[in-house]
This record gives sequence, C-alpha cells and structure tokens, in this order.
Amino acid sequence: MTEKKTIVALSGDGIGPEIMAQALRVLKVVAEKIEFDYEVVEKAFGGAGIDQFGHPLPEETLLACQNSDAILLAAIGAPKYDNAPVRAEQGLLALRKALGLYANIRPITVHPALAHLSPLKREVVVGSDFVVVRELTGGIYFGEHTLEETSARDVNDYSAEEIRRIIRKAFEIARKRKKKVTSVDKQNVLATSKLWRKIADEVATEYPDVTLEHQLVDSCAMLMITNPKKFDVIVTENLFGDILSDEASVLPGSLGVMPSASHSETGPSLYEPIHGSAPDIAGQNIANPVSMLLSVAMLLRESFDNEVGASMIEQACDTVMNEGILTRDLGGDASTSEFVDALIKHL
Ligand SMILES: NC(=O)c1ccc[n+]([C@@H]2O[C@H](COP(=O)([O-])OP(=O)(O)OC[C@H]3O[C@@H](n4cnc5c(N)ncnc54)[C@H](O)[C@@H]3O)[C@@H](O)[C@H]2O)c1
Ligand SMILES: CC(C)[C@H](C(=O)O)[C@@H](O)C(=O)O
Ligand SMILES: [Mg+2]
Repeated sequence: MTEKKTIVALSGDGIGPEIMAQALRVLKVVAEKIEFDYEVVEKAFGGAGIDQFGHPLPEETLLACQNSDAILLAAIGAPKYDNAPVRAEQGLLALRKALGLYANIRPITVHPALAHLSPLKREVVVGSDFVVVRELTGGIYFGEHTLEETSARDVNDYSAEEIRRIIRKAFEIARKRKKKVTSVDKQNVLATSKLWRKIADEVATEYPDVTLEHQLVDSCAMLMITNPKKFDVIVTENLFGDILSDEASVLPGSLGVMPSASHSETGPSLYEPIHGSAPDIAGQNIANPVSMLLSVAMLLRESFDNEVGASMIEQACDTVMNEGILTRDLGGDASTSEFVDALIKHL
C-alpha cells in the first residue's frame, strides 16, 4: 500500500476555477490508471482569499500548503483589487517566499506536428526545446518598494548565495539535458548583474561537462524568437525570467500551453501555468486548459516520481491538439470542457 498524498488546490481567480476543475477531472482519471492514491484539499487564495478572509494568502491556506505533498495553483488576479490596498498578487509573492520556492522551471517545447500553431516560421520553431530557470524569491520583486507623489523606487537586491543556488540548479538541470547553460543578465548596466555573471562563472567551474554562455537580456529577447534552438537551459533573475517566459509562449503559439514548477530546498513544490487569470475570457469556458494539465504532469513527475502518469497527460494533450481540437487562443473553437472531454478519451 502506498501512502495517500495530499495535494492542495488553489483555484484562485478569473479562469482559475474553470481550468482547475478540468485539471482535477483529468487527474482523477489518470490516478485510477496509475494507482495513485491522493486527496485534494481546496483552499482560498488570491482575490478569492480576500473575498473570503480579507487576505490573499489566508493563514489556513498557507498552513495547508506547508503541510501538503504538492500544491497545484491555477491563477490569481482580480481586477476589482487592482487598485486596492491589498492585491491578489501579494498572496502569490507571499506564498512563494513563505515556502522558499526559489527555483521556477518553465519548459518550452515545440513538436513538429504542432509547429503550425506558432505565428513564427516553421523552420524557426520546430525542435525548440529549452527551459527557463527563473529565480523566484529575490530581486526587484522582493526589494523595498517606495511610492510617493512625485517619485518612486524599487530596489533590486540579490545576495551571492541566492544567485549561487539558482545557477547551480540550472547546471544540475542542464547536466540531464543538452549540457548548455545560458546565463541572462544586464551586466553592462546593473550591479546585481555584475555579481550574477561573476557567480555564474564560478559555478561553471564545478560543472566542467556543461558549457556556460552569457547573454544580455535585451538581445536574448530577440534571439528567443529568431533562433530559439540555440537554447537549452536559460537561467536568469526574477523579473527577466517573468518577461522572457511569456515571450517564449510565442513559440508554441499561446500562453495557454505553458506550465511551470517551483521548487524549494526541502518543502513541497508548487505547480502552476505561467499565465494569469485572463479576466478578458473568464467565466466563458473558453480558456485553454493545456497549461494547467501540463502543470499536473509536472507535479506527477517531479513531486511523485510518476513518469507514466506525466507522459500519459503530455501525450494526450499533444494528440488532441494534433487532431485539430483547439481552443480559441490557438485558432480553434473547442471549449475548455470539450478539449478535456476529447483528451479523456485518449487516456
Ligand atoms: N501566476 C499567476 O497567477 C499570474 C500570472 C500572470 C498574471 N497574473 C495576473 O493575471 C491578471 C491578468 O493579467 P494579464 O492579462 O496581463 O495576463 P494573462 O496571462 O492573464 O492574460 C494575457 C492574455 O493571454 C490570454 N490567456 C492567458 N491564459 C490563457 C489560457 N489558458 N487560455 C487562453 N488564453 C489565455 C488572456 O486571455 C489574455 O488575452 C493580472 O491580475 C495579473 O497580475 C497572475
Ligand atoms: C502575478 C505575478 C506576480 C506573477 C509574477 O510576476 O511572478 C506572474 O506574472 C507569473 O509569471 O507568475
Ligand atoms: Mg508572469
């Protein structure tokens, strides 16, 4: 008998509840097939946390996450709180910090059969296969923010140790892939980037089997969509990683197919699409559920070492998209639930 695992589900806001419901449907079917014993604990988070408890990260939500085996998050961000004293996004940053989720892994893959979904040329995108390793608990997100009537400042702060652990993480990942790390910075201007580059060079000496190259963030943004096949593992600071990973979604064709995993040094990991709550399409059952389903696949693989379940979901997503069953973001007319109905038939 394997021990029952606890997964905390944070549906959040906007399209969050719709895509979470579909993800849990798929997880149930897959779990039966792979004999994965689990329970789902649903908790309020983001705008939904503010509505219910007056806080985007209610205490009981944080406690449940800390005591879980893994966390599945859909999306947060509620326009009604955009100008409020407490925003939904603060809950997400607080959760990442509280759980020490410093390593955010955002994979990008384009299979030949799905290359037509990208607005970019086929020959540019086919075979793209890289990972953005984004530092997630430091940098300008967590430095001091001061907003006054006629001036404002945001402090970008990184310690050597924060940089070293994320660079090491990138090298460890590259070692199991194509053995190349591209460290992305703005070393021609920023002090934090000068330290970042120095530490990347130091860490590289611990991994003689992995090649390190440096790339300035502005030209990296260009190369990502003109020559994406040059990349294997991109490692970068919090803000650059946020921007570059949304840009990378142009390669597979939509933010709606982009999953992620966030890891700490010891505690539970969190899995979430890289996109937001998409208020423009919320409540219509038209969101692409693939980002969420691929996040469930990452959860099975990375938190529970279940390669069979993970591949089952990934292959079924590819098959359904290859059949031309697509949500609107990819030019189709399938609804969220129709996509998942079709997918479940392939499981
Ligand atoms: N991790 C998160 O929960 C997270 C991530 C990013 C943004 N946000 C928040 O989400 C809110 C909206 O932000 P935004 O509009 O800049 O970004 P967004 O990612 O929510 O949406 C950007 C565009 O992509 C589309 N899109 C996103 N996900 C999709 C999906 N699964 N299927 C189809 N189309 C999809 C949206 O309709 C929109 O046109 C903000 O409050 C923001 O702070 C949250
Ligand atoms: C909602 C926001 C705070 C978040 C971030 O900037 O990290 C989002 O854009 C993401 O990519 O997860
Ligand atoms: Mg983002």
